[in-house]
Amino acid sequence: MLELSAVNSFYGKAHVLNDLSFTVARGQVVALLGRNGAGKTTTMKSIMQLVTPRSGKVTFQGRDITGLATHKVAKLGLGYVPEERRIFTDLTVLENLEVGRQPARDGSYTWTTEMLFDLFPNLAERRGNRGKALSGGEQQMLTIARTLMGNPSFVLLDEPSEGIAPVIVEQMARVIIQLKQEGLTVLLSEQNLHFARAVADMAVIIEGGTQKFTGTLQELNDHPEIRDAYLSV
Ligand SMILES: Nc1ncnc2c1ncn2[C@@H]1O[C@H](COP(=O)(O)OP(=O)(O)OP(=O)(O)O)[C@@H](O)[C@H]1O
Repeated sequence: MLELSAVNSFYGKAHVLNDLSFTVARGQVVALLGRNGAGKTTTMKSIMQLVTPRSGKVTFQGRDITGLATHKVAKLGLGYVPEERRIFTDLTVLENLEVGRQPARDGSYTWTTEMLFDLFPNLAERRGNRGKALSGGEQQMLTIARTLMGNPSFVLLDEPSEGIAPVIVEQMARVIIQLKQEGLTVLLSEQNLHFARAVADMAVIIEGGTQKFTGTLQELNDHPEIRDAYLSV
């Protein structure tokens, strides 16, 4: 469904992604793993074309999207949840969701606010509360829920478990598993191997912008030396 082929991305002269190549098949959850500064966010931005790869190619559903404007990439069905939570703090939970509403594309899942409240029960309880009254974890959930209101077929989640309470991390894992069951495809970035193990089918490890491992979580389990070399545990 999504393919990166020899993607090289830069910030000015700084060469941040080095020949990154991996695929995410429809219906899969793939975890992009690596330490702080490894290049996970830049990979997501390079997929969304917020950073345009200087060479290489990003293909989505068979179409070359390299260099396409980001809003057009989003329209094709890619929903991006950045690391920093972007909710409207003065709007209520329900209003935040309405702001994210986009028409469904052919064959894409059509979310309603009620379906999202089933998926995120904490948000249901707080539907009339303003964004600023929510905890960090609830804001994170709301950011994801609002992205789903755009009816994406592919969701990119940048460090969804970062900085949130363990009980919310568990809920987040359940949400991702449910999204997969609904047929969505997910690429998430993580430093937390435990979280990745709970939700992901495949892992891609990057270090210094270079791909060090691509395989299943089981293969990663079988090679603790890889985990020790490239991940903080
Ligand atoms: N706007 C920018 N301008 C210049 N360099 C940047 C910029 N954003 C990130 N970098 C550098 O690019 C490298 C990769 O950063 P990136 O944010 O992609 O890593 P990451 O794996 O997502 O890390 P984190 O977990 O901290 O978000 C780092 O060395 C970082 O300092």
